[in-house]
Amino acid sequence: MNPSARLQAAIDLLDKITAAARDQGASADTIVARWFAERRYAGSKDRRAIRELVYDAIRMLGERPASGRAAMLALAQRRPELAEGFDGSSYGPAPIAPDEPVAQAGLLPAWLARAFEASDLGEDEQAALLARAPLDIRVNPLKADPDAIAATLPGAMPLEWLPAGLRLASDTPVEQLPAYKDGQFEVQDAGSQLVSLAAGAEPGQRVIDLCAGGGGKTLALAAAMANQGVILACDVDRPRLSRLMPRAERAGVTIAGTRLLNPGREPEMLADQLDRADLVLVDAPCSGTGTWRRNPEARWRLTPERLARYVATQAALLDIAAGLVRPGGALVHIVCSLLDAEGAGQAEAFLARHPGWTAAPLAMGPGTPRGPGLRLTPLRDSTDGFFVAKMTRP
Ligand SMILES: C[S@@+](CC[C@H](N)C(=O)[O-])C[C@H]1O[C@@H](n2cnc3c(N)ncnc32)[C@H](O)[C@@H]1O
Repeated sequence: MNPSARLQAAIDLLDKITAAARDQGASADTIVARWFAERRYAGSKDRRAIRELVYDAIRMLGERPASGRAAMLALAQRRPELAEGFDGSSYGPAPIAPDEPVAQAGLLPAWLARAFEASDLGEDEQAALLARAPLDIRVNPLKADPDAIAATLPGAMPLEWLPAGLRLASDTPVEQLPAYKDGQFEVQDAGSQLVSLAAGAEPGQRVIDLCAGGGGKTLALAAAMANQGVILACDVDRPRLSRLMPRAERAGVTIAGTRLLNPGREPEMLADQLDRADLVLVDAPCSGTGTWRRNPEARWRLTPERLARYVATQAALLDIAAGLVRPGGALVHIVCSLLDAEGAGQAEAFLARHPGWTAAPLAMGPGTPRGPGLRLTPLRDSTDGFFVAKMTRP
């Protein structure tokens, strides 16, 4: 494909990605992968170049653009060599007309920029959310030794505060490696590893992972518990939860079991677990603002109404979780979001609704105190953005 055809391909993809962001359709990654799967003629260099154009445009536009062409014109203003590709050739985009609409560069949609400012996160923090994310792995101590794994991965760097964490070049094809297939390590962002450790799960405990999804944190908890005790991993999403047990098996985790919940019927489906858990983890569904380095178009999807729905669901889940904790046990609230409404504000509201519960200190090296918990940000901590708080039942 010549440069003009690559530009047109990026425009077509951005049209699909903006429509999906507006209609809550597939993620940009999925759209790009499907698009290439249907176009076998695109070689690896074409794919890399088109992907780069698409993601560079997404990163530079705070508001969802009106069209793929308006987005690519904005990128061409920043990188004038791209303007030459608008040449009207058979596979390329039409020449640029005078006064054509061009999308406006920016970091975030205006309402979200205000929410970030209100959460004490200025433009430097917002910009860091649009950088490229590194690739982190957690070596599974039940099966492998971090130094031995590091020795097989050229360029692997140890992660501070995480004895089992390694940072790799982001294009390392880790999932092809025999050690990965054998469960000797998991792909997990450093922030996710840190908040899992901060939960403080101990060998022999009874733990409930209320929003376990595919089990990223369940496996980290099991490792911290030296595979002793019991973890009940719950979720309402059957496809996600069904991935957990095969992963646990691969990782040599024998203490986890799953329970599929029906939304709205969680309390009755967990009635046998009331007041019993030493620790309940609520890795709650959230806006995901902390993970925008990985899916920057997500900031075009979020609306004030969706954010309000996440906040309400989180509060409901924390109240359900509170009923599962034994006296003296603890509840850990985690979100991969930087907004106070979902993090510190949510934990404060929980403490206000539950007299006698108290915020517990967190044993986590990095992170900045925020309300009753700690916040990790890409800028300060070089991790995905997270909030974590631990609350103890009287
Ligand atoms: C942030 S994700 C969890 C990620 C997972 N803990 C991990 O580390 O891989 C949030 C999860 O909450 C689940 N969820 C949403 N509503 C729920 C509910 N009412 N009860 C339990 N889980 C729920 C979602 O299906 C999703 O898997």
